[in-house]
Amino acid sequence: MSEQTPGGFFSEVREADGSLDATARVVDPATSDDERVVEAALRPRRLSEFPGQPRVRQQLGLVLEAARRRGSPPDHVLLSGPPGLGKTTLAMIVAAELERPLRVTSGPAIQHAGDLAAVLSSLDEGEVLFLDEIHRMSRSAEEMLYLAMEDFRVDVVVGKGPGATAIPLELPPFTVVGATTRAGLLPAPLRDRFGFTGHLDFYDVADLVTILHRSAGLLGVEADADGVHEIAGRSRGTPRIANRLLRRVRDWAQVHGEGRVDQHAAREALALFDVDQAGLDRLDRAVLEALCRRFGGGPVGLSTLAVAVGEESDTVETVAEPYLVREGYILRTPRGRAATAAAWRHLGLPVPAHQAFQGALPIEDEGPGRFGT
Ligand SMILES: Nc1ncnc2c1ncn2[C@@H]1O[C@H](COP(=O)(O)OP(=O)(O)OP(=O)(O)O)[C@@H](O)[C@H]1O
Repeated sequence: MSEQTPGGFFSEVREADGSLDATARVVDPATSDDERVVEAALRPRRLSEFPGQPRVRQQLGLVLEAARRRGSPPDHVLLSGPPGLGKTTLAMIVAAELERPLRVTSGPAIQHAGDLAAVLSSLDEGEVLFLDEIHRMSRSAEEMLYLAMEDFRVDVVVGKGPGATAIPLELPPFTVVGATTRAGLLPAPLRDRFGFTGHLDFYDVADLVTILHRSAGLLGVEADADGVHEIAGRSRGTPRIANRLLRRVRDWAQVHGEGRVDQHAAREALALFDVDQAGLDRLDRAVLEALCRRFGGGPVGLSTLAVAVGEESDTVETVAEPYLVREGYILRTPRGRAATAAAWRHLGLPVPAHQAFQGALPIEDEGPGRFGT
């Protein structure tokens, strides 16, 4: 069970054992079912309203327009990329642009081929089937999906053992939009059935500014350019985080300010929620502090580092590390985690001479670090 500290803010939520509740971080790129409800109101509905990802937007626009002119369903679409970048939003846009209904399910919900057969056999002609987390589907369902995507047919097996018979069931043409954060986990035969693959990248600040202005309008809150820019710069390239920070800044502005999202409100609110100017939160900074101040910049083994910040190794590895590595604050070296010059600078510390060239080290699985494992 998690409990809120007297500060009452998500970045401070801790489990009963004292560890950080990683799912509750204000900079977590993943979301909860409750937040999805709030997010739904902020989703762009058409491609023309969707800022950022210019290549994917243009390519997808072409595929959809051509399909519309031909009057037949487009190729199946695979969208890959980290959480919170707009895969679900784009799936909804595909259906809206084609003016067809959208059926939504996910890999974890389809554990047996029969679950998938039930969904596929109830699709109408031209319907768009959104399969979120497609890499988490069972193997038997995957095999059924190949056939259905290619031949618009499923084989329904009736009976068991030697007497079992496969009865082919014709399906009307439809379009699968698959979404995955782990494209590499998809078996090649499944990946090959998608005629169009779009990879979503992190957004730049200018696109996040556009998204935030639009979201502020939808939330009915006044936001000026400096306020929005301040939030965009701390949003880790992720619209979901940008929208979440905007809602917290709006809260602060409504309670302590004039109700307007400006630079002052953004700075105060984000300081309160422990998100610094680079978008790092308390856990990220604790990792950097431990690495630089206690271990001289490393290399240090993951588990030693985790103990030093009072977290599980898994939390450090999956929650803090991806962003710190992506932004070049830490390196995964053969001997453990090491700080880069950027980490020392971020903490306002002088960069030690032996660390100045850390960026040249290869990124590999760690071995024993200078300070153990
Ligand atoms: N380009 C964009 N413009 C405006 N809002 C966006 C954009 N991309 C994402 N968002 C917003 O960010 C939130 C998360 O987007 P979405 O659910 O589509 O991400 P996702 O990639 O499907 O995430 P997950 O992998 O966790 O399912 C939504 O509120 C959505 O409106």
